[in-house]
Amino acid sequence: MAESREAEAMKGRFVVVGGGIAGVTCAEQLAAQFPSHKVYLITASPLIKAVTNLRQVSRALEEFDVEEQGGSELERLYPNISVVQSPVTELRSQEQKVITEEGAEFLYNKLCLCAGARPKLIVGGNPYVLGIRDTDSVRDFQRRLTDARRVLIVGNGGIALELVYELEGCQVIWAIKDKAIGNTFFDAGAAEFLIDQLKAEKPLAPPTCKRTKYTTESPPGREGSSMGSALGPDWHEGLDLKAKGAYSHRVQIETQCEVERILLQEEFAQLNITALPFQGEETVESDSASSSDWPVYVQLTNGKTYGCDFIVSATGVVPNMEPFIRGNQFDVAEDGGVRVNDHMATSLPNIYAAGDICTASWTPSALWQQMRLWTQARQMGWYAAKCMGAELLQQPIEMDFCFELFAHVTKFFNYKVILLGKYNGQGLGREHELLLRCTRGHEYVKLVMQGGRMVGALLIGDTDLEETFENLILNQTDLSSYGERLLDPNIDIEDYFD
Ligand SMILES: Cc1cc2nc3c(=O)[nH]c(=O)nc-3n(C[C@H](O)[C@H](O)[C@H](O)COP(=O)(O)OP(=O)(O)OC[C@H]3O[C@@H](n4cnc5c(N)ncnc54)[C@H](O)[C@@H]3O)c2cc1C
Ligand SMILES: NC(=O)C1=CN([C@@H]2O[C@H](COP(=O)(O)OP(=O)(O)OC[C@H]3O[C@@H](n4cnc5c(N)ncnc54)[C@H](O)[C@@H]3O)[C@@H](O)[C@H]2O)C=CC1
Repeated sequence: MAESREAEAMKGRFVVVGGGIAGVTCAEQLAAQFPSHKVYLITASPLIKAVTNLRQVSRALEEFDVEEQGGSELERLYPNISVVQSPVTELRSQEQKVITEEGAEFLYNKLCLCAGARPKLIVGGNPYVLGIRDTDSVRDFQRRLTDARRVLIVGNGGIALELVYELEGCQVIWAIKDKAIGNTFFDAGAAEFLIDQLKAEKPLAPPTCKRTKYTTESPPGREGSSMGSALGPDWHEGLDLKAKGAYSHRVQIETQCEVERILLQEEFAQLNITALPFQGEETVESDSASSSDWPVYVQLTNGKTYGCDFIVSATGVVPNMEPFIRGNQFDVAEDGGVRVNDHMATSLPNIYAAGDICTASWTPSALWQQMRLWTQARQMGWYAAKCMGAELLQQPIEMDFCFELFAHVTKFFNYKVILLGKYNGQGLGREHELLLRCTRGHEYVKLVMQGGRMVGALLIGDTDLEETFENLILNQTDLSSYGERLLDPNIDIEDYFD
């Protein structure tokens, strides 16, 4: 047995850990470039994520569909890939070996860590506090939602923004640290533009929107696995995120506060505090329960206490580095990600990393920043494979163009949202100015200008301006003579710069 294991391990040349978008893209690229080399894709999740229908929307913006598949489909397409479904529990970097939970050992010449991240919860181990990451966590969320009257959402990033809009039929208390909603994506003006959508009823059928499609498959007999890969674009489409109330949104926003403490019903009953009712619904019968009838209570730092059925902690992610860090001197960043250089290489020889697990630690282009996103996971996985190959062949490799300009297309509150470059003036201090155009309920366009040049843009709605602005940003065209005419709705800006 030990002998056959050893023999099996010796065959390994490339090993990729993680079956999310970063790992699968990396394995595919390696397998295609080195058809006679063996590529092991070792993953804790029963299903892997595959990118299909990759479309280049513009030079920097890309869209693709994502399919959850069994590993055999990947093995069929790439006969030199073997998908191993088992969590890696140990890395022995000195011996160039990873070991799985079952004790199987895989030697590598080059290893790429793509084990993603998991939700960074406000408190761990509390059964009333949920994080959302993979298909299983969404199932748990859906199950609890069925009977829920009120949910408290903490966090102000991508997941919270999606949930407050998508959740129907229950009261939502949304507790955010900031003054305005959606701080990771928006400025206060954009937040103001979007907030109207929360006050209106949701449209019955979602309007068509040029977006990524997300398809899932039920994992065979692996209910309850806690190490699935991250959900992604449109994960909620087709999912029933409805509680029993006959209404769409009912959202109360608590700004500039955090969670002070969480109390179970018994703990709450022993304290002499009053829980507040949902704003504007003090007399509604369903709310008469507000004071003592909730399974859990949340005290906020603004002094308010609310009862709810459960809490969603949408408060960012922690990279999954634990199994790899033991006994290995990785350089790890403050956010818990393993640091990678401009070749996606970690501080240890022959070990690379890509996607949510890593922290980009090279000096980035002035117009790019890392965000733990689907597109960046794909781009990093692809580029890591190219770098691993280049090192193996001892060839030089240049940084890929995709790291020149940050570009993200997504959808919030039913609007198409495009983010380019320093869309929020990130890192620019006071040395920038903003140009704005806003038509309520239709579009919000913000340009970030520095020294007469465009360095970022935020486009909400179907503006069709992305390609032109992307070019102006990439080319760093001197626009000082145009001033506000850049956003004059009567000027066809596309023709202007043709
Ligand atoms: C709810 C939600 C919505 C999102 N929406 C968007 C969006 O609209 N747009 C966007 O761009 N991004 C979105 N993201 C972010 C995006 O999904 C992630 O950035 C991206 O999927 C990360 O890919 P990854 O391959 O690095 O990691 P993951 O997808 O997390 O994959 C990690 C893989 O590693 C495996 N693994 C973990 N530990 C081990 C181990 N010890 N051994 C072996 N395998 C292991 C896991 O099973 C998994 O297969 C969203 C994320 C969430 C949670
Ligand atoms: N459409 C899109 O592009 C989407 C992208 N995502 C990505 O998925 C990942 C996970 O999403 P999120 O959890 O929303 O992370 P996030 O990083 O987008 O947002 C985290 C939010 O939590 C807040 N926060 C952190 N600690 C807190 C605390 N203790 N108390 C209160 N607030 C706290 C932060 O201020 C921030 O607003 C992110 O990388 C995100 O970019 C998720 C959903 C949609």
